[in-house]
Amino acid sequence: MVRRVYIDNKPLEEAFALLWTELENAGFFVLEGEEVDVEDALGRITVVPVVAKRSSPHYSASAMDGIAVKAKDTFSASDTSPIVLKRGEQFIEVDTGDYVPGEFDAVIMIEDVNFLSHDEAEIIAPAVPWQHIRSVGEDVIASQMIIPSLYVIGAYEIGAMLTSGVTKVQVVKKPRVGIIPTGTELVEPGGKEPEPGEIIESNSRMLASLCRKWGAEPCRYPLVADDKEKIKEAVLRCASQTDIIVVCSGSSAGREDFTAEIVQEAGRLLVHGLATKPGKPAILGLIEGKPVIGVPGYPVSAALVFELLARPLIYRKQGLRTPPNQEVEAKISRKLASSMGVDEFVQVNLGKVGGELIAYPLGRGAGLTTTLVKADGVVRVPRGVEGFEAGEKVAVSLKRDWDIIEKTLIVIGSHDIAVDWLGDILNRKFGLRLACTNVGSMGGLVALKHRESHFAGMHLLDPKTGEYNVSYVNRYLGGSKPVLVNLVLREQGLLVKKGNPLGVRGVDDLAGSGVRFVNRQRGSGTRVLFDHLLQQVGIDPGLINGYDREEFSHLAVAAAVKNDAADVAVGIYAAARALDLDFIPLLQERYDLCFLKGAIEEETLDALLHTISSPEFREEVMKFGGYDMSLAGQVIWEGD
Ligand SMILES: Nc1nc2c(c(=O)[nH]1)N[C@H]1C(S)=C(S)[C@@H](COP(=O)(O)OP(=O)(O)OC[C@H]3O[C@@H](n4cnc5c(N)ncnc54)[C@H](O)[C@@H]3O)O[C@H]1N2
Ligand code: MOO
Repeated sequence: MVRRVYIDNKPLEEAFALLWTELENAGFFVLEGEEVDVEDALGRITVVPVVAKRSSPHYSASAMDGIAVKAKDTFSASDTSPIVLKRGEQFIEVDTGDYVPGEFDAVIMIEDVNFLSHDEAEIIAPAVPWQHIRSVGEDVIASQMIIPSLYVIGAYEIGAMLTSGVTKVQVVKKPRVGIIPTGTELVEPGGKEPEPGEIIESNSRMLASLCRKWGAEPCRYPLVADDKEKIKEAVLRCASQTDIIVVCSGSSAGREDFTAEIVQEAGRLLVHGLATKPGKPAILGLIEGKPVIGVPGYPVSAALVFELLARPLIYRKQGLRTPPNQEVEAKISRKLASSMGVDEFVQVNLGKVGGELIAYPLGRGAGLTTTLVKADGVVRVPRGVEGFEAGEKVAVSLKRDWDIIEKTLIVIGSHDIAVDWLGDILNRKFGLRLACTNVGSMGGLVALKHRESHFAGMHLLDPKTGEYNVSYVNRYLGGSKPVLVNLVLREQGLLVKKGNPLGVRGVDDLAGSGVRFVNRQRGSGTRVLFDHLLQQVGIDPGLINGYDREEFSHLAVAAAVKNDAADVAVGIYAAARALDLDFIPLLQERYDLCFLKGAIEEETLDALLHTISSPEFREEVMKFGGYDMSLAGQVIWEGD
């Protein structure tokens, strides 16, 4: 079988312009309207201007509680010569909103009236003609335009329309976006545990939610297996029922990637392959004058392609301009290499350290859905550029509210589950967000030294003294007033499969045996500890099968053991428990947070220390097992 591989490498703007022109010519952007009740019109867009059906107020109305008078009767009133007015003839009592009959032309507030009797009202100041009277049409006059066309209807517009007698409004029909998830490997979410090779279908739901956010009405089609005829049938049905056709996956070079062929057969294939990363295998085409977008299967690619291509289409189809993303300038924390020839989009975290905004690149894997959740913004590395050097200023397109970014504490270093829970409480109680990057304890020290983080999490054993962290911090950060505060004490040990099938008892059992080990990365505290333990028992690391295989977190090594990619790993008890593995304890270690005195606002520091020492935090962490909180919140050491 000959595989058809996509051939284009079209720059984004070119691909987009191609589709745009075709759609303009096909009349795709002609607005379609529908009538809805004003009460249900929140967020909808007016097709034509809305004009008032009646004036408001439609009668002369009192603006105050008081008496309606004839101004000319009151001109001579003063403190020294009050005037007495007669009920019925010279005044009537009115409340706010009451009709003021034609013979009266002013209202005096009740506070300024002295009733001498039921029929006599004394006043001590004259009334100015038309004071406290709302004249006919003061708010709006019948036939006046209240809302122009292509205007997003909000709560105030609903109030104003109803006031002026408008109960139905012509709005832009929501573009219907048909989303077809394809792939024999896909299973519906919420069912039984997926087998190896099965993937939980999430993209169509993610894209449907984006459609709603942008004002469109998504229509998700049932899962279709990788069967060309079945996908084609779904695509044609979708084309007859919706405005925009989105085919999820099947866009790259696999044996069952049919989308491009189907578009070619059912309509016109305009682009197969974008010069972007991620998103390379994207497809653009036209069926029955409607756009077809083939989004790649990997979720980060799918999200990006949808943002870049579907978002502007959806806005334009509603007659609106795409809202521009706010851009900020930030210093990039590390070198960001990128291939020439593609526009690369990199998700980043953002945080302000020492008054400077820093962008921290997140993992670039197209399958990493959580980077989309963590990201505060996106950096675009343009086609003609090989990347950015560490420290270079880059433009970041914001994805999160600025006030959240301003209240972000950057934690770089070794990761512990307790840090996530600390972050959760800080967010709930103090509106502070923790953004964590896991680069190991040594990496954390370096980031603090470069003033690129607020805190570093670390557990670095000094083999000479048996003490944790102090000697390292002193060496790297001495002179910058470093402080170590304890977060947790935790059990480190060996992680093995349930029931310990290989009968591993300790580090001694790892050398020269058939046991497959998975290690932590150099610079991590766990690696330092493991090397120390090997040295203590005199084991040559070269004899351990897998010593050079590195993973970057406790959960990652635990997952390797769980999935039988390894037999033994070194890590914390909480990771073993999280993945239902057996645990052979080796020792208890101290995990501290390090910060530089004066580099963090007093108020923020108080919130942090208060939270670490709180019973609530203690309780959350103790649930994981393998933790000892007896030193939590204690200042362990302060340097000069
Ligand atoms: N030989 C090559 N292989 C691949 C290339 C390439 O250039 N040459 N490109 C890679 C890139 S880049 C991407 S992106 C993917 C896109 O592939 P497809 O669009 O054909 O998607 P699949 O292969 O079907 O799936 C990829 C991945 O995503 C999962 N997926 C698919 N649909 C969904 C969904 N609705 N919800 C959640 N997850 C979904 C799917 O199960 C796969 O794991 O191709 C590379 N390959
Ligand atoms: O280009 Mo793919 O879309 O990296 O994941």
